[in-house]
Amino acid sequence: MLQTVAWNPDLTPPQRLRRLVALALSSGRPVALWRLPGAAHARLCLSLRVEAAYVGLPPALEASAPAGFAFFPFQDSDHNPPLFLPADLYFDLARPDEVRVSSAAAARLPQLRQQFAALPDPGPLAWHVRPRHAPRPATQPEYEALVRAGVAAMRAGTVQKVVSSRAVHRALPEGFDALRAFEELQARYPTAFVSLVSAPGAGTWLGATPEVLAEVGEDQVFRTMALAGTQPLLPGHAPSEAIWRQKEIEEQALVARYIVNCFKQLRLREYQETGPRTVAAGDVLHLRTDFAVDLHNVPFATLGTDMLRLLHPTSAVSGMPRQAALDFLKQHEGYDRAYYAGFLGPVNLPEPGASRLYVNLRCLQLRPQQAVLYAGTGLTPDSDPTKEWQETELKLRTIGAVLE
Ligand SMILES: C=C(O[C@@H]1C=C(C(=O)O)C=C[C@H]1O)C(=O)O
Repeated sequence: MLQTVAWNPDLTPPQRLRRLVALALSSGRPVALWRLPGAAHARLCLSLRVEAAYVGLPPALEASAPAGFAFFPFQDSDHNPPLFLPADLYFDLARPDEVRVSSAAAARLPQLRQQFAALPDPGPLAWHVRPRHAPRPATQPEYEALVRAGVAAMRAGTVQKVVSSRAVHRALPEGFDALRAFEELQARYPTAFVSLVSAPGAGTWLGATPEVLAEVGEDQVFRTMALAGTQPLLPGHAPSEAIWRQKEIEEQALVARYIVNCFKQLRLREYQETGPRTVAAGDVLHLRTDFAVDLHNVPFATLGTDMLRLLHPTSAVSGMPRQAALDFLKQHEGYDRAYYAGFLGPVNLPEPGASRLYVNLRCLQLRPQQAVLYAGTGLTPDSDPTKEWQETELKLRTIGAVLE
């Protein structure tokens, strides 16, 4: 349970936010910032207990489960530990004169206030850096070879669908400021889940994703989505005018069927399915089917948790069947996705009973002199390697916009 305390030093709300981030980073602690789709204000979660942030399992989404911010890798490993940042300190820019604190933080409040007051403003922000080398970027010929290998595997029947991806290195522009980039992403992408997470071991990740993985709202409705198929949003055209090829329609239907299969495994039939319809995410369009289950009407108290464990990593980011697709990627993709295509978001924050987890797409990893950007594409047996490369270029523009 979090308690509210006054926190109104003589600073503007953005300065307060910046100094709370500095408080975390200067003491080697993890911190997460996020802005929910459609929301006006960002929020922050800071953990005092660094060791407590390293957990093995995906979070539980029940109202009785711990409150915090989940940051999960694509696949967990020693290099990519699953994280859950306990909410010791929670700050909402909509209510800048207060913070909410856990009992652990309440006990250390005088110390925390002192540390906060003593920080230089504006001071440098020592963002956490991932200890591993940056992943190797794929050249266009390399990526096209990967696509050809994927197509061959599908034609051979080893996999039905595979989602290949690549990393790109970009120099940071002079004077790059991650907090300002986080603000810019919020302004550019009002319907995205915008995030900035920094944690020892995991490094610092900035993103603006369109994809919900698992959500339990205040209304006690569980939601997820099948998002796939990509084309550019052309200036002067409405998303509803988009025409989709058979390839994309089938690719997205496969992802929708994967979700229905997860419901089936739990023997749940009472789900609502809406779509597919065309949605815009920045400058790209996707096909999306929404799924909803009213938790009042089903005898599944742990549906959110169970679905999260079944869904991740979804066929929208790995492929189908899942294990065969993961094996293919391990053998051919040639780099470590780390937290790209993992998931992230608040759990039981700010109130118990509401959790919102998103797939970590359209993101970058921040390093001292450079950013590592990530993008992938769902392949089908008739994928064209050059078009798939172009599609990754298109997707990279979403997050790349903050580096220009
Ligand atoms: C893999 C990514 O996106 C996913 C793949 C898509 C596709 O294949 O068309 C569309 C949306 C996402 O589910 C990415 O953005 O990196």
